[in-house]
Amino acid sequence: MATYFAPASAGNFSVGFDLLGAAFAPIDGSLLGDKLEICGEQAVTQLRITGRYRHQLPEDSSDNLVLRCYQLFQQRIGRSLPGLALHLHKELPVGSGLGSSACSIVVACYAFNHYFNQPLSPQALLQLMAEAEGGVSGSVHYDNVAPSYLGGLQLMLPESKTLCRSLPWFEHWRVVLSYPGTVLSTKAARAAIPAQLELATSIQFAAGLSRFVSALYCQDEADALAALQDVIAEPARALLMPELPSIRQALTELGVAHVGISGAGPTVFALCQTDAQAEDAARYLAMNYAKNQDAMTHICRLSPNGAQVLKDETHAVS
Ligand SMILES: Nc1ncnc2c1ncn2[C@@H]1O[C@H](COP(=O)(O)OP(=O)(O)OP(=O)(O)O)[C@@H](O)[C@H]1O
Ligand SMILES: N[C@@H](CCO)C(=O)O
Repeated sequence: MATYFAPASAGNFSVGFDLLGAAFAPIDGSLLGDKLEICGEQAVTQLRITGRYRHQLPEDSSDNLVLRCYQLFQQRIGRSLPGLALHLHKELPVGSGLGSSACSIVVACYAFNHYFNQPLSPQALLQLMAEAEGGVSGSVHYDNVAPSYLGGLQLMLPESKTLCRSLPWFEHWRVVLSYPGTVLSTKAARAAIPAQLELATSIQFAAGLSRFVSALYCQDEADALAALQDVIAEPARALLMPELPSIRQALTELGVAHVGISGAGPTVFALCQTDAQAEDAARYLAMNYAKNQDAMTHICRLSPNGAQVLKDETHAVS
């Protein structure tokens, strides 16, 4: 048996719509993300699903993304592979803004490539992950699959051969991720974004992202924080996230440096400069943003690790 894991991620990070994404890990050492076990080989591939958010997926597992990825993986390498007994631990809420579909796609593609002795290069694998994610959200964007696969804060470079690049970060930054327990489809949230931008908005967007990235490289924390403004997704998704202004006001009064939408929402993220501030923000969000028992709030640090092997008791086969 082999067990694989991929972490949660926050796309956009306010200032980089579709172009920035970060992987996160709770500071308490727990794992926030999906796990996939390859339990063995058999005539027909079967998928068992368990986990905290299993109930948010269709009962019938036959159209699960993990199985879709196995088909895509075989097509991409150009040969048929044996049937597998698979077990998905669905620990990320679906339609949450935490890159849930990307996480299952990443853990699956990473697991298949590892199990079958890496027939795909890291770049080819990332491309496959992005294509699979595009099939769900309606357009190919890398800002969840890239950080979930590679870890860290990733800047997408879609026109470059490297596809994305890991950015510097501030080690003391803490990010509180708070999911209210309600579902917001990425496809619907993307439909809210205007197809065309005013020239002034385009320039503001480019200026904000450039300022943030250059501030990270210079380690100018004040400038990096000041750059964090969402001029694309947040104005367009305001109706889908009606509580954001009041949450921002309350957290700003607690001293939180920045509050934004994680990916397509409804998860919000609070960027904090101290552990004490993060604890205050987490307490506020857990008490005021949770809507039901599916809600969760975690104090996180940037996860340097992306997809990984947790346990490998099998011999890889070719
Ligand atoms: N393993 C899986 N994980 C998540 N979603 C899956 C999975 N398998 C199938 N799906 C389906 O894919 C769709 C995912 O929808 P959507 O893209 O809105 O959510 P998401 O990727 O979880 O969102 P987000 O990136 O905001 O967390 C749902 O219809 C869900 O049922
Ligand atoms: N960049 C994507 C992320 C989806 O989680 C969006 O905002 O639609």
